[in-house]
Amino acid sequence: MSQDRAASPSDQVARIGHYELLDTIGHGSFAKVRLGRHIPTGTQVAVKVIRWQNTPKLQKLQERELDCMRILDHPNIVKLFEVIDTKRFRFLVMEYVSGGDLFSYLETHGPMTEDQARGPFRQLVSAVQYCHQKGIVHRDLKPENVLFDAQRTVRLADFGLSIQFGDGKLRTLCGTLPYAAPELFLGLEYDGPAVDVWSLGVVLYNMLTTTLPFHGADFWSIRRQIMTGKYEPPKGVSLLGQALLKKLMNLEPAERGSLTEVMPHPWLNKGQEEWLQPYREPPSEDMDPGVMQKMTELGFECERIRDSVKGRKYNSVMATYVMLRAA
Ligand SMILES: CC1(C)C(=O)N([C@H]2C=Cc3c(O)cccc32)c2nc(Nc3ccccc3)ncc21
Repeated sequence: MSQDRAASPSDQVARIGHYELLDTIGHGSFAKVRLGRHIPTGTQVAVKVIRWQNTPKLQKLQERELDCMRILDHPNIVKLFEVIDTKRFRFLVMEYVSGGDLFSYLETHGPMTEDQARGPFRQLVSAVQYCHQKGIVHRDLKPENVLFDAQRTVRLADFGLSIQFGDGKLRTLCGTLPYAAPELFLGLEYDGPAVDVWSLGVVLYNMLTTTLPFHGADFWSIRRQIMTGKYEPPKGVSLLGQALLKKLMNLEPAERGSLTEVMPHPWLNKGQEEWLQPYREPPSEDMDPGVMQKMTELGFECERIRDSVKGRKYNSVMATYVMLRAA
């Protein structure tokens, strides 16, 4: 900025913590997502800016999202780096995924062949199975929430509606209508994971056709179709593909099977070197000496780094370590 020009408001970039906040890349109900930059390392981030809600119910929803994000650490789930709470806002500093979302991909490129869909869908199944293993259901699986990174690897986003199901049943009807499982409309208690399995079936159908198995002009006609469980078999899809869709979108939740039981399905493993199996978290590794070196040069103390990373504090120390580690 030239010296003689006084810094006008537009020149001052918004800052929070060690981050510059740049333009908005998306907004939801009570949150918006802004591109950000971690000043000490230059890492690009995506910052979810959540305005504190004043009703206890909504506050609980916000707490849930963070509780879920803290627990999850999977190569196909967007990473949380840091949490910054101020009086009016919560800032969730997350990984910036640069390849856009699956919905836009399908809009631009049209339907995927089965071979094109298999890789991304396997990654999605792996991510959701991992969530279920950790006692978390997503509850809003749809192409809009599936992002691709620069290596075209899937990154599951938006745990705004996800919840820890523990061993109990759930009852809230939520998610997005065309992806909603039939049992959600009965108002009874339902098994969380089975709802995600159904939505994955709708997502796979959408990837292979860019249409929806259950579609209609209004809520009641879509609801009616979902309750019959009948859909137009997708044209040109192999018998194996049809069989997987049938299994995932089975009217009877118990018949769908858990994702662990779905993983060995022949369609998911056709032509693949390795069988799809539940993700095993790597043993919590020792601190990376190279990163430790860089961080001590940045003025951090070893003990503080170890505590923040091992204790998953999601503070600026852990964030810096994780960003340098991923660089
Ligand atoms: C923090 C987090 C996880 C998130 O909440 N969003 C939002 C914002 C836009 C959007 C969307 O269009 C689809 C899904 C999630 C989202 C993110 N978007 C990106 N990159 C991006 C890049 C180009 C276009 C769209 C998204 N990276 C990380 C996130």
